[in-house]
Amino acid sequence: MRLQVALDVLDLPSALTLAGQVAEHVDILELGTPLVKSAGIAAVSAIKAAHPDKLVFVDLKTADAGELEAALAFEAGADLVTVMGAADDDTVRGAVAAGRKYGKQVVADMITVVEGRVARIREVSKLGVSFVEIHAGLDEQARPGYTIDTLLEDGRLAGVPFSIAGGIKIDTIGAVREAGATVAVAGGAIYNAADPGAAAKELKKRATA
Ligand SMILES: O=C(CO)[C@H](O)[C@H](O)COP(=O)(O)O
Repeated sequence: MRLQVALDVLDLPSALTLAGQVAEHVDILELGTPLVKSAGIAAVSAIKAAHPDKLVFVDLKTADAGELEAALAFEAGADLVTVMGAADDDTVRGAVAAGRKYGKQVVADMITVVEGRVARIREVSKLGVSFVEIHAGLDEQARPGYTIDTLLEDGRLAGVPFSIAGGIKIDTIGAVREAGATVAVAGGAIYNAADPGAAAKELKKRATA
C-alpha cells in the first residue's frame, strides 16, 4: 500500500519544508485544498520541481467545471487531481477527459457522500476515475464517536480500487492496509507530529508490513 502525505499547511514555504522532511518515506505528496486556495496553483509547480521523483496529488475537490479545473492542475505539473464524487456526472466526466488528454490520473473524493456511498463509488468508477478516495473530512472527524471503520467497510464492499483518508494514525494504518486500500492518506498524523519525518517513516513501515 502506498503512503500519501497531505500537506495541509497554508503557505508554500511551510509546504516545501514539510515535504522535505517526509518525502523519503512517502510515495505521494498531496497539496491539500487549503494550501491550493492560499498559495495558488503555482504551488503545484514548485512542489513538483522540488520533488520530481514523487507523484504530486492536487486536492482540488472540484465541484463544477471538471475539465477546466483538472487541466489547470495538470498544466502546473500534477500527476493526480481530485474531483468530488458527489459532483454532477458530467463534472466527473470532464475531469476524466482532462486526465486522458494529459496522460494523468483523476481521483473521485467521496467526502460528504455517506448515504449510498458504495453505490456512488461504483458509479463514479464507471465514469473513468483511476480510483476513489473514501474520505471523512476534518469536520466529520471532529464529531464525537467518529471512527474510520465505516470507511474501511465501504472500501471492502465496493470492489474497486480505493484510497482512505480520515484521520489515519499509526495505530489504524494497519487496518487500512488489511481492508485492501491501494493508498493511505495521512495529514494530521504527520504534520502535527513532533518529528514529521519519523511519523512518516513509521506509517510507511506499517503501510507495507
Ligand atoms: O482532504 C483533507 C480534508 O478534507 C485532508 O487532507 C485528509 O482528510 C487527510 O488529512 P487527515 O489525515 O488529517 O484526515
